Amino acid sequence: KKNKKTQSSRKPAKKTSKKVSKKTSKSKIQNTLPDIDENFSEWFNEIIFQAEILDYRYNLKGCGVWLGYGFKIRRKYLEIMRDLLDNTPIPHEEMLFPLLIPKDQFMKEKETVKGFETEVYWVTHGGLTPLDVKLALRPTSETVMYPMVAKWIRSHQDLPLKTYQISNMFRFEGKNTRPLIRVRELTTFKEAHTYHETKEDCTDQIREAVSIYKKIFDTLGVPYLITQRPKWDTFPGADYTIAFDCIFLQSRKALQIGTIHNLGQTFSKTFDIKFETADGNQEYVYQTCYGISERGVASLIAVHGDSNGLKLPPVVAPIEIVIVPILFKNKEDEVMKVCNEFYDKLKKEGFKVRLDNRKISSGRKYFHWELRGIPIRVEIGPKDIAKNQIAVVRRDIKGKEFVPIDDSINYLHNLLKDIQQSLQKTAKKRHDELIFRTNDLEEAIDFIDKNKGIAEIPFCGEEDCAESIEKRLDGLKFLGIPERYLPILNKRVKKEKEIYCSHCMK
Ligand SMILES: Nc1ncnc2c1ncn2[C@@H]1O[C@H](COS(=O)(=O)NC(=O)[C@@H](N)CS)[C@@H](O)[C@H]1O
Repeated sequence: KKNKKTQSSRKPAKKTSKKVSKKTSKSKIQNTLPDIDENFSEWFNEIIFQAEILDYRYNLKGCGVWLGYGFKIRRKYLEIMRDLLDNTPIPHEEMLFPLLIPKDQFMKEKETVKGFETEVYWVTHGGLTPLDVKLALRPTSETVMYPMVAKWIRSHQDLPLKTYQISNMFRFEGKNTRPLIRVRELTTFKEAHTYHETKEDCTDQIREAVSIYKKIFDTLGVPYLITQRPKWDTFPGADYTIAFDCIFLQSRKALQIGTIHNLGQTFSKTFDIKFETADGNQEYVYQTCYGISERGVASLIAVHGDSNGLKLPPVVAPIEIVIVPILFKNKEDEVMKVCNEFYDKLKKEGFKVRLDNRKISSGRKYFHWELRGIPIRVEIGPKDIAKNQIAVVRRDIKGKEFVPIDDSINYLHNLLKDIQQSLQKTAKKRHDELIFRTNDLEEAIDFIDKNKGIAEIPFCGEEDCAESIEKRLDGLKFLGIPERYLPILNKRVKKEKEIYCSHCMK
């Protein structure tokens, strides 16, 4: 049974006081992680601390420190994003814009003001000098970028223009903040902003954005649900919002992990972003913007983790393979020699490999790397050397395989691919089991009442209908219209036989 006493993530993890004897089996090494199924939110707070992802004890609510190991995961996450955005057929250009927004400029677009007035931070002084114009800390960068873009775009030859920036954002989240999930300083915010000649080009860009987000989350093995948000949940100033949600197995709540907005011409009219068309007329550009944040890392942790810690997909893991020498008296030198040689071999092969030669028991090493979700552990001891083999243990599925050293490179390459796919498949299967489809509203409410998760029901799309349905169950919230019913994402939308809203029967 797991040690139920869990360390509050407020205190540094206590070093186990008693001497851990050589032959300690893992169970005696205090795994202080809460059980992921019994107490997911405690597990989540503990794992990001114990696996050295984030230290969230900074004395400002909603702000935390990316620690070394977490920073490497974050860097891989951003690398995946940049590789995709920099290599679209018409590449996105990465840029960097100012953080501070003069008040009048921020207030120019009325929807943004309405949508963000409760969340925006203001700077009022420069040193001891009160500022004559208050400055907003960017909660998102439409009002920062668009006055500049208006200077850049003149002609249809300047279009399409695709840009993005990766920076920090500030949102005064009133609700309870949570590390990586609901923060006040968003530290890993990628926002793409694109500018187009026509409405059709804009819709094509929405499709490209959807495919980029699919690739990002597929690479992380993170399952998702794509919906078009209802009108009342659309990004301020956007014509419509397409959202990616990930349902966490344990909490069975959907987390919005990415959003794609078709801004139409609302912002270009406000910020006068015009271009000369091929036939010499002046026209406002059509725009999209799409944003993703550290929630990608949160979902990666949540969907793959277990009560022993993280399970990292190899693509994003800072270390893919850790070698643990199995040392016996008078055999240390021989074993270390073989381990060092094997390490060099893997390094030369391009694996992200670590040789753990710390002076602690192998049991403690197993626990240390399992907690950090390293995909593969290789054990080499005297017996393995005698048989010219290695012992291979994968993090995601229990078991140990013995592999001849000479076949090990191929075996390990294939095993990493297998782990990547199996993590994604397992997560997707569990995720999709949480989505229940029915035509009957009572059945849907009953399912959610019993299982939480998501139910799909026929719905007319009207807000008053949604409100009366949401009142039926505490916490019930409309996500939106599923992808397969969206004409912009599906050439042929499934023609359902006559179906009526399961509430108003329209
Ligand atoms: N407080 C927060 N903490 C962590 N992630 C957040 C927070 N608020 C929003 N996000 C993430 O950021 C994504 C984009 O935010 S957004 O408001 O929907 N869209 C924008 O800001 C647009 N300007 C996209 S460029 C959301 O889909 C959500 O995944």
